[in-house]
Amino acid sequence: MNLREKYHIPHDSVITIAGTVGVGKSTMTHALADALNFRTSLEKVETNPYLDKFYADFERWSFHLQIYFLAERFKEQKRIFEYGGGFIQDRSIYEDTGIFAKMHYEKGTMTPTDYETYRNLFDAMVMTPYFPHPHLLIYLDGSLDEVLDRIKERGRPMEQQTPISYWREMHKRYEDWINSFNACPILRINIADYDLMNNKASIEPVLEKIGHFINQSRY
Ligand SMILES: Nc1ncnc2c1ncn2[C@@H]1O[C@H](COP(=O)(O)OP(=O)(O)O)[C@@H](O)[C@H]1O
Ligand SMILES: Nc1ncnc2c1ncn2[C@H]1C[C@H](O)[C@@H](COP(=O)(O)O)O1
Repeated sequence: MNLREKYHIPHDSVITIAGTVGVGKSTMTHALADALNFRTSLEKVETNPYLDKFYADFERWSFHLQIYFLAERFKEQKRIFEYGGGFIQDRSIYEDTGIFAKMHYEKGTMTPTDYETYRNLFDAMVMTPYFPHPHLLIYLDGSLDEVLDRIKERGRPMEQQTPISYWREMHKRYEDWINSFNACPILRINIADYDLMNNKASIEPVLEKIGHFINQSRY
């Protein structure tokens, strides 16, 4: 019996991993996809044509970047639908608007007009009855210090040059956002409760929780 069957996780499940930058979403996405034999839907940072420019000049590039992310995530959403599920998704589409676009608008690095245009597009594309929401959103929770350590360790140059106040603001916003999130069921996992780097088997308790939770909420 494979791990997916062992923990009664339906083969067509769509699980999205949410959490602040550096918390460990991509690492968890790969570990879960390997364990469940699911496909991955990843954020491709290296091929993003706006990300470096955005970190160098938020005002100039925030709208372009949000539109780029929206298009990328929507294409991924279509791919997931066409395969009929069985996916682990690295970051949810809800974070783009609920965290990033909102933060840049409220901090004055996205104009009110650009924000409104973006929101209208987002609502028209995503907040419709036709949009398939994931079966489960796994929220990775970690302290600001743990997250800062991981951003540093990963070493993406544009993130190293970004002031700590940006990550602190984002961390706070994530806490508020997840406390009021209700678009799909949530499973919260603290990053101190598993260690995928040193103990691959620490994915099993996560799978057990997913199985338990997804069966409670899906049927
Ligand atoms: N469970 C873990 N324990 C220790 N380090 C981790 C763990 N998960 C991820 N990391 C490290 O933290 C950094 C950020 O992880 P990543 O998965 O890229 O985060 P995200 O996708 O949320 O931005 C990477 O250097 C990764 O190797
Ligand atoms: N919607 C977004 N707006 C601005 N920046 C974003 C958005 N989504 C992701 N990002 C950035 C944050 C990181 O620098 C990279 C990748 O995110 P990660 O959490 O490391 O997977 O893209």
